[in-house]
Amino acid sequence: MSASKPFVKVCGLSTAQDVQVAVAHGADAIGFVLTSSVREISPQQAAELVKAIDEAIATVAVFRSEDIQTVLQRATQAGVSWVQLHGQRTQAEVATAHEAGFKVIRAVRRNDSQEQFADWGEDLLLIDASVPGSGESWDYAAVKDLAAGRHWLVAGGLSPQNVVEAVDAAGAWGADVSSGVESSRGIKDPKLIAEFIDAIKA
Ligand SMILES: O=C(O)c1ccccc1NCC(=O)[C@H](O)[C@H](O)COP(=O)(O)O
Repeated sequence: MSASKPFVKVCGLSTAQDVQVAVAHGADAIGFVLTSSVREISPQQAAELVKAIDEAIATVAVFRSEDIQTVLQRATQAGVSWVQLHGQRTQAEVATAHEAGFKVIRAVRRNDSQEQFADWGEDLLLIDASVPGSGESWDYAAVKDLAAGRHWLVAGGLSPQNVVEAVDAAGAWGADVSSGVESSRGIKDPKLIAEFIDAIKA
């Protein structure tokens, strides 16, 4: 993974049009929510969308607190290359996902304890709001040195308007968005997806 420009992941996609727009504008990763959520899709729906995505782009199955075997089963059905693990996790789960052939995004909350920010061998750390996918913005500068020198994404409450400032304030390697590119909760807006990626890649 190299990123001369910030890495950008767009999360919670559910239509071929939204995927096409994200890919056309240069998204580095596309996320599919395979856990209970207003954005949830089935592994089979994700698999259909994954087929249209070039292998150079990370395809990510997002989970809340499912056990690791369920994670691996659903991610395999979806045909993704990455899993994103929210919830209380262990270093052993990260290793198990790697052994199964997946790259791993481990999500922590901005207010988690210090040990959660340690390097557990994940490929990307994601520092999120306290409620994932909520659209809640927070003080991005507060995590400035917590993951310095590592590949990590800032998330939570980002939008085309604030993403550049947030990435700078946090010192993040990239950004992840869901709510900020929606016209209403759970419904993506292709124009906002394009604006978000264009803003961060400019
Ligand atoms: O999007 C969800 O509903 C969701 C549910 C359970 C776990 C994770 C979930 N989403 C994760 C993400 O989309 C991103 O990592 C991030 O939290 C996006 O935040 P926001 O842009 O504020 O929606």
